[in-house]
Amino acid sequence: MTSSATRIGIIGSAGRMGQAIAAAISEAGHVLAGGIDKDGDVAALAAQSDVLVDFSSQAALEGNLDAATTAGVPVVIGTTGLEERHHFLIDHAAETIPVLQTGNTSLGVTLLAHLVKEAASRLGEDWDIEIVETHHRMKVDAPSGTALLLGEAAAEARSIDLATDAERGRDGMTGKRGTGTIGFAALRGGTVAGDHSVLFLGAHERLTLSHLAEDRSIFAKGAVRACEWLASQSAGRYTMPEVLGL
Ligand SMILES: NC(=O)C1=CN([C@@H]2O[C@H](COP(=O)(O)OP(=O)(O)OC[C@H]3O[C@@H](n4cnc5c(N)ncnc54)[C@H](OP(=O)(O)O)[C@@H]3O)[C@@H](O)[C@H]2O)C=CC1
Ligand SMILES: O=C(O)C1=N[C@H](C(=O)O)C[C@H](O)C1
Repeated sequence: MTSSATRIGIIGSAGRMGQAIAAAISEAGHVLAGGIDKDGDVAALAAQSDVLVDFSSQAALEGNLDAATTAGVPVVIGTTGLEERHHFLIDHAAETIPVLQTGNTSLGVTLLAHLVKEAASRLGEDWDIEIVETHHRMKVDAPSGTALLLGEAAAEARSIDLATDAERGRDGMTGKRGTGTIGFAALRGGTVAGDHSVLFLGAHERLTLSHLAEDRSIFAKGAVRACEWLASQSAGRYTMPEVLGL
């Protein structure tokens, strides 16, 4: 253990991401403080950790934030499928502890969001935006957290509200596409770690910005970098561009 090693506790430790994060903690020279899954004692884990990393289930979020807040321990939240009420809870916790929530901890997607924002602000509303994501057959939420993050980046650039201006899950007689909306499509199958494309569709031309995750170790490395960084911050809600300096 080096003098700058951080003790990181994993919530969702037996899962696909939990296992990848444990490997990344060891590679980065940090210390695995412990790990829990469903029915685990998050308060005990928080008490023995410098920082918590949560890649579990949206159902666990409230209890995890309570435990982190009580222990005064920063938390990185990678869990997706979050709704407005979850973001409200995160904002509340961030008044007391450092919290970083993101749908994607990879360097590539963090940069992609920046590029999407740039393209969406430069191309007019006559360029329709559609976001297509593909994930492994075990994924339980749609659209992916990353697709929503990219949608938020585009929506921000166009000063629209994703809550009202998104078209999700088209099926049947949908009517014409709404001008200025952002469309989402989700594909599921096999072992795909996570592919995302943002399509800008104009008259007689298309621009596509894509990121393809070849292995979930990219998310795990990003999550550990976020833990390292967050451990020395004061209370507040933070983002991946701040961690990566992008
Ligand atoms: N932000 C990012 O960069 C990324 C985010 N993710 C997100 O991370 C989450 C986990 O993904 P993945 O690892 O593939 O999923 P898995 O289903 O493989 O793992 C989830 C783990 O969380 C555990 N868990 C479930 N409920 C609770 C609970 N109440 N308290 C503690 N642990 C619990 C599960 O335990 P048990 O088996 O006992 O139920 C399981 O071990 C998903 O929301 C996914 O979308 C994934 C990749 C990257
Ligand atoms: O569940 C996954 O696997 C992934 N989830 C995240 C998401 O919902 O965007 C990130 C990554 O795409 C993998």
